[in-house]
Amino acid sequence: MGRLIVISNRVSVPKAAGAAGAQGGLAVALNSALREHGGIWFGWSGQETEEFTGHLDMQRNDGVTTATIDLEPQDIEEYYNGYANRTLWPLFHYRIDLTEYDRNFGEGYERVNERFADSVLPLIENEDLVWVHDYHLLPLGSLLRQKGVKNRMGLFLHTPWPPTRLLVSLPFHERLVASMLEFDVIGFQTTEWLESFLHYVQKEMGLTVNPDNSIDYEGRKVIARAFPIGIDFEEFVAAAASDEARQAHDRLKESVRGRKILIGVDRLDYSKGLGERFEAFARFLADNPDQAAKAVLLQIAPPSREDVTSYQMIREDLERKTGHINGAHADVAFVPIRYVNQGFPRDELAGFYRAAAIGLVTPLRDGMNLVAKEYIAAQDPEDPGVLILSQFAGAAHQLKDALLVNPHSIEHVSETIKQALEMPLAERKRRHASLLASVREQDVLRWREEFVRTLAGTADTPSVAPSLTMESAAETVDQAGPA
Ligand SMILES: O=P(O)(O)OC[C@H]1O[C@H](O[C@H]2O[C@H](CO)[C@@H](O)[C@H](O)[C@H]2O)[C@H](O)[C@@H](O)[C@@H]1O
Ligand SMILES: O=c1ccn([C@@H]2O[C@H](COP(=O)(O)OP(=O)(O)O)[C@@H](O)[C@H]2O)c(=O)[nH]1
Repeated sequence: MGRLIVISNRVSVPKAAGAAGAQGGLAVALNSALREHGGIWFGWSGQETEEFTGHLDMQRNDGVTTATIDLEPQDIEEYYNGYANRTLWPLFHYRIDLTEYDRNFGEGYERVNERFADSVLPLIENEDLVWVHDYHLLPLGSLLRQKGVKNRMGLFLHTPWPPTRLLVSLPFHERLVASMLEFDVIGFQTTEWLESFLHYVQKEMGLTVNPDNSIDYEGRKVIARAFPIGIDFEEFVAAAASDEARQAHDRLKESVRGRKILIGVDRLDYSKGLGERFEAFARFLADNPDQAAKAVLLQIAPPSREDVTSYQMIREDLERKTGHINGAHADVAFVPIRYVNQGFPRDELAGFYRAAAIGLVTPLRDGMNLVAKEYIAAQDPEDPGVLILSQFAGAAHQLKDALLVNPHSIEHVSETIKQALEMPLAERKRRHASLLASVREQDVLRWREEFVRTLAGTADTPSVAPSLTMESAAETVDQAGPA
């Protein structure tokens, strides 16, 4: 098997030895894949430069080589803040009400993808496997083919794929999808997004999808499959057992003085359903006055994509809602919602998860949601908390023993909070044991091994087969959130 060339919008440089646990699960998995296969992780440095030079900053840390480029302010505005996060992100999360269709964004997106292609091209050797990540770089495979790259190339999409009836609102959608078909393997988080994609290529492009889900395209077979991402289970369990986790756990427990903790951990993103979550908690407090002084919601929400207006609006909306709910339900001795606009290292998060009786994970739409899996991994198996999980998160396809909810239904979520708080220990243990087995088994190492084996052409038949028909995939649009 050749080296791996991993390409993503951002690159996560491995931390020095001793700082393990400070990286996300995805970074851990990709770094370990790069150590095993050799190769390079290429992407944007996250830095601005006045004029694009294509200069590659090559670094080697802890056995992994990274290569990064800086982008011009106009590139960042039109590609990252523009087409990626004002057009594709909302559209892929079924929010066509927030989707902006601006020609300059499309041009900036193509220009930056071209810059990625030109910059990474000299790094690719004959036998290398090229693995591209996410919606920022959908046309990159096609651009590399145009520049003569013949290597096996795969794309993994971390977000949902929208139903055909929403996708066709995107100008030049056919061109975008056709460019994706230059990859040899296209991976999705769940069978739901896979089926939406297959529905599109059949209905809009008239292509043949074979029983093994390969797509016939211009004399080649493109493999489309679901590869559900997981967490680095062992690493996270170790983080949960660390001194930092224990201290964070004890600090939080002491501060709530016997009240039950509900925890939410999400980037401050409208797709995460935070407003609906706060309202459901307020409804729970209003409907159960005897419980009002006995429960507290800790919402950790680090700011994200702050230059994008829809993200500024969700921040204002949540500040207003928190103030309103706390004003209505606070007492001199407590406030019901602790809303924290700050990020925490993962070992501290693990301690917070373990202290919480309920993990409240209620996105309106989410590719996977790793927080749900981390919450399960951090629990004490002898006295575990309860996971309340949106049916619209990719994770709901695997975590069936969570309490699954419709995050749009304030009543349903409120009643489920009550059910979770009253759940007997035996039921909590049974559900947790089943969820833990799933999180442990379907971890991030398995995810990357299956993807890399499929890309290298050495994998067996698909292990995650679609469960819905093409017709039902088309109908998933009817369950869409506000659109
Ligand atoms: O890089 P940012 O703009 O700050 O955004 C952070 C990441 O957000 C998205 O994450 C997705 O990937 C997760 C792992 O597969 C998945 O669990 C989650 O449901 C997705 O939302 C985005 O797709 C990434 O590219 C960003 O790095
Ligand atoms: O303060 C924080 C909040 C979140 N996270 C991590 O960010 C990731 C969020 O991933 P998820 O798939 O849930 O959502 P995304 O933000 O990628 O859409 C998880 O690994 C969290 O542990 C973190 O390290 N510190």
